[in-house]
Amino acid sequence: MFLEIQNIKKSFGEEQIVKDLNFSLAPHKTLSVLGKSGCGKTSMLKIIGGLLKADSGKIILNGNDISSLQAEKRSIVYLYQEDLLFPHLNVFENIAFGLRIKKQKEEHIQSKVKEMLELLELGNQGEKMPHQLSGGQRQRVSFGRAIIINPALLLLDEPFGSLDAGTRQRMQQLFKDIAHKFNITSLFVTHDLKEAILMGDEIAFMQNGKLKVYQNKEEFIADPSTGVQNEIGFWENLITKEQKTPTL
Ligand SMILES: Nc1ncnc2c1ncn2[C@@H]1O[C@H](COP(=O)(O)OP(=O)(O)OP(=O)(O)O)[C@@H](O)[C@H]1O
Repeated sequence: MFLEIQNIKKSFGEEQIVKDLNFSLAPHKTLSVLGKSGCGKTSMLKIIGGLLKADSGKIILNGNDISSLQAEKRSIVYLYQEDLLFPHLNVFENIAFGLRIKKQKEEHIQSKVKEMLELLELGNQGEKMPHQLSGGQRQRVSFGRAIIINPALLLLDEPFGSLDAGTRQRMQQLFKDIAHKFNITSLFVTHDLKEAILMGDEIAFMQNGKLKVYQNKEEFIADPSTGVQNEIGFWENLITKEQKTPTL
């Protein structure tokens, strides 16, 4: 498997947040991760990304044990809701940043960044500074900056959490298209059941410090502990009530 998480454990003081994390992910797939607030989703992503040290366990990425590598050597990008852009750089330069660090040729940078701006529907926004952008546009710039360097793994922590419903929907579709085009492998943490089902090739649920990965969406939907059944029940009740209430 492309990503293999083996026996990861993590405690904060007396509290064991991650008990025994074991799962794997095939290349070019997105694994959606759901779970109650405080169950350890962010901690898990930070451990995989190298931003938090596990107490024990192994992380294998593309056949290499990266458990003790520093974050910047892992070829993993961690993106979160309030991801910060460089405030003193315009949109173009924010996206170009990773390529400039790698000292790529100017011609190459120009064409790659322009292509990315078009893909992200930011074709005419390249000159703008981050404070002149909407929330959805900022989030797209963050994606562009992350994806342009071809990371092996993308870790997304509620990336669309602060966006309104319409923008969120457009971002979901855009992310799916880009993930497909760039063969992205990612973990996608969300609180939104619909988003998890929509974004994930596979779905997992974190509970009691462990992650359960479902065989397929049907198995996930059928498990009463995930909350999907409650949600379906809610809508069914509402529809039945509407049908019973005569309209005047
Ligand atoms: N640096 C830290 N020191 C002590 N406790 C921490 C630290 N970071 C996280 N925790 C605790 O670990 C638990 C898991 O936190 P984490 O942020 O991973 O949860 P989460 O599932 O991402 O939650 P949410 O969905 O609300 O973002 C929480 O009880 C939190 O208080």
